[in-house]
Amino acid sequence: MTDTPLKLFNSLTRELEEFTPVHPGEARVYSCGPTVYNYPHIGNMRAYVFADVLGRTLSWKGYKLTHIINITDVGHLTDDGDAGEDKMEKMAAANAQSIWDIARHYTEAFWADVKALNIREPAKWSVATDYIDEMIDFAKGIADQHCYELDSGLYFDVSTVADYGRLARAVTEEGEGRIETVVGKRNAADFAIWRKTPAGETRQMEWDSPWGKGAPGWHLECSVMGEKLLGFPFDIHTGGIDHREIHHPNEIAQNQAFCGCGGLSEATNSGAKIWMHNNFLVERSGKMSKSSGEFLRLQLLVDKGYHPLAYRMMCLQAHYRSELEFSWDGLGAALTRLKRIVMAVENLKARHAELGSASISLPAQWTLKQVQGDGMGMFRDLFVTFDEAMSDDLNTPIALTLLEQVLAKKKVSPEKKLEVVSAMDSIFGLDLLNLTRTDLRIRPRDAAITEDEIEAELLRRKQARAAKDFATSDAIRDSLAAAGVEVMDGDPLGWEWKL
Ligand SMILES: Nc1ncnc2c1ncn2[C@@H]1O[C@H](COP(=O)(O)OP(=O)(O)OP(=O)(O)O)[C@@H](O)[C@H]1O
Ligand SMILES: [Zn+2]
Repeated sequence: MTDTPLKLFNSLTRELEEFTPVHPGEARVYSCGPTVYNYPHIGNMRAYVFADVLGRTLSWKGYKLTHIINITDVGHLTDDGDAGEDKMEKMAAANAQSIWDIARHYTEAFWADVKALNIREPAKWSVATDYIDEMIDFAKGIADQHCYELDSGLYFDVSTVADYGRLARAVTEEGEGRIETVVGKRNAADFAIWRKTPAGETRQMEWDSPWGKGAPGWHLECSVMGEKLLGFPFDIHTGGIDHREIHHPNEIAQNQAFCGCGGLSEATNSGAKIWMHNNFLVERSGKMSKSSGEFLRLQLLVDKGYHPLAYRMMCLQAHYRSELEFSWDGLGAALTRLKRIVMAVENLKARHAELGSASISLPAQWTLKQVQGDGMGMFRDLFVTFDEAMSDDLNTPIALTLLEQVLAKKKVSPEKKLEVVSAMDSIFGLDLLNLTRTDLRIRPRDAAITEDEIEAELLRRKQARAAKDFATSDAIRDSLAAAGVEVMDGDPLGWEWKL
């Protein structure tokens, strides 16, 4: 079994490129983290499911992964194009709360979603406000050659770096279609790397700097944390596709400036070699946003009876570069698919136990080398195809169908199949060896009936049917229906009821 080279789509070149690590055997990845002014919506979480699958694939390929995800607790304005208010300050003012409390609360809410979605912990969650000194140093290093000061702050002059905005393309082709809100900017696309607190005002978050009291710009934060924690150049930088237009071009411009001033090649050094972007999760009405009517948080899905991993399955069913439209039907279909797989795995575990075999110990994260070493018998070719799919810019939709092919194979020992499922799940992260059908049967929050009551009623109905008392059996069915429970006779999954 040969290794297929890992190819990833680089937004910088708009081409698939073979992954060749900067440091042999290692993969260093930085993902733009959430701005913790509100709960994440499930669209935000798509960005971290994607980054997680990327990280798992790099581990699968045998690279020692260092993944950094930051927490933006200062500096992100309501408009990415350098206008508006700081999102954190605005939320704190609206709630008359301290920014630090807001940041703590929403960071914890984000981490809860990360855990529920079985996203692996990064090597570090880097918090922006922990790096203020480093941000000031970085800005000092590039200020003379690349920045100018206005009353409102220190601005980056985008004309001082080669080929500004090449990542965004559309923006440059349209002649930098940015909002020009600050008087005195040299170019429309120039952006503040340090924002001074306006005279006579105080902010909850502000620090002294050579350019006066103020706060760092959002773009500066990611440049600095990437450089400090991973070193330039590192391998891969990820984010949602909106970052391709403003945030990442600005990060790249700062990185070029930093490398130029530091004696590294300014023209070619973008900080990271590969820039990857997940497409949006959209609602029929457009891009999912925190301000839209029904706020689609992961918890809302759970309240309606959908397990968080059904949402992860929904993400995996689409390629990360395609737009994914959210619908409750789509989520329901993903849940059904997950149930089928989980029930098949439960059957395998039961058969394995019946055979009286010893419990099997399986690695939490498999590598391709381990699979190759194991041989995998009749699944060898399937694994070649599986590895090809994941090596082809993380083609999870194809890889999922291969998992189902494994489960459908006849005349294989349950032990072998469990091993194969475990190896493939190292990439899917669906927790398939632990998840049970009971876990997946979440009672919607507004349901008026408990599981025990449902089970008791169903037992009574079974007895009535056995006694050919169809009147009673139908009456029970109707009363369950009135309580919102659909009895599913003959469901191929053996799922007796759903709410
Ligand atoms: N609908 C979406 N689908 C996929 N990824 C998204 C979506 N919306 C935002 N993202 C990504 O989620 C990550 C976290 O974003 P962040 O917390 O900065 O959100 P935001 O921009 O404040 O939220 P909003 O969606 O309300 O604009 C970023 O990588 C961003 O690109
Ligand atoms: Zn960022």
